[in-house]
Amino acid sequence: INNGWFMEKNSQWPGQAMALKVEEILHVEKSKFQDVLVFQSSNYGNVLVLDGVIQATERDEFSYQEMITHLAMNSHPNPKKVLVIGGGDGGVLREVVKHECVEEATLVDIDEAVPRVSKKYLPNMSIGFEHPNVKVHIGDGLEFLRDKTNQYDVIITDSSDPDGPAEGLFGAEFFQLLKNALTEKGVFSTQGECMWLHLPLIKQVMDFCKDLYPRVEYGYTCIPTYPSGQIGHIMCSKDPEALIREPLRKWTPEQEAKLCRYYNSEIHKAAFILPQFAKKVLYEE
Ligand SMILES: NCCCN[C@H]1CC[C@H](N)CC1
Repeated sequence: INNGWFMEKNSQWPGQAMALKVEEILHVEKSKFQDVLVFQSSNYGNVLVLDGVIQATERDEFSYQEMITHLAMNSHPNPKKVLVIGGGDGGVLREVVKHECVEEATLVDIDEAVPRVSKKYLPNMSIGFEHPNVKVHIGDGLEFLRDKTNQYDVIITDSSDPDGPAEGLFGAEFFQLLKNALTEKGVFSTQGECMWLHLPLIKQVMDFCKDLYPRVEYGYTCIPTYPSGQIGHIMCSKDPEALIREPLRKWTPEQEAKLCRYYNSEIHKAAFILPQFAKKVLYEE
C-alpha cells in the first residue's frame, strides 16, 4: 500500500493492476499458508486480500458468489448434500443455503485464518457459517475428497488462484476425485479464471474434464475488482442429459428479486454465451 492506495500487481496478470483507495488497514497477518490483509476501502467496503490478491470486496462479491453457486445448484434436479471447497469467507455457503432442498452443506478450507478473519471483518459473507445445516472442516480439499464416494449432489470449488495454496485444485487428479465424490447426476462448478488472462489454463482444465464428464461448460460473470473485471466458472455434470446452459430449476421472479442481486434465470443462460475469441479456443473441435 502506498500513498493510500492498494495495487493488485501480480505476475499472473502482467502489466496491469486493480487499485483501490485505502481508508484504514484493519488486519495484517501471516497465516500458516498465506499473507492475510483486510482493509476498509473508500468505495468498495471491506476488502479481503490473500498473498496480495483481492479475494472479495463487500461491494461486488455477490456477483461471483451468486453465479458460482446458482449456476451449479440450478443445474441439479434436487441438491440435498453440497460440498464447498475453499470459500472460507462464507459467501458461497450464504448462497447455497438459499436453496430449501439443501439438507447438508459442508465447507472445507485449508486455512483457519480465512473464516476467522471473515467473521470479524466481512459479516455479510461469514453469515453463511451460521446456518444449522452447515458444517465446517479445516483441511486440504484434495485430501478431504480422497475417501469420498458418491456423496455430494453439488460441489463448488471457490478457490484462490493456482499460484499458491489452491494449486492442487487446478490439477487433473482433483477432477477425478471430484467425479468419485459426486452422486449420479452430480454437478460441480469451479473458480474458472478469466478469459482475458487465462484462456490456455481454462482450455487445459476443460480438456481434461472432457475426458471425465459428458458435460463441460464455461460460464462467466462481471465483477469490477477481479482482474480484467471478469471471472468464469468451469462447470461439469456426470449426467449427459444435464443442460447447465439453461436452469433446470428456477425461482419465481419475486423470489429472485428477494434472494439475489446478480443471478436470475436469464443471466444463467447469458453466462454461457461467449465472445468469439473465447468460444473459438474453448469450444473449437
Ligand atoms: N470467495 C473468494 C473468491 C476467490 N476467488 C477469487 C477469484 C479471482 C482471483 N484472482 C482471486 C480469488
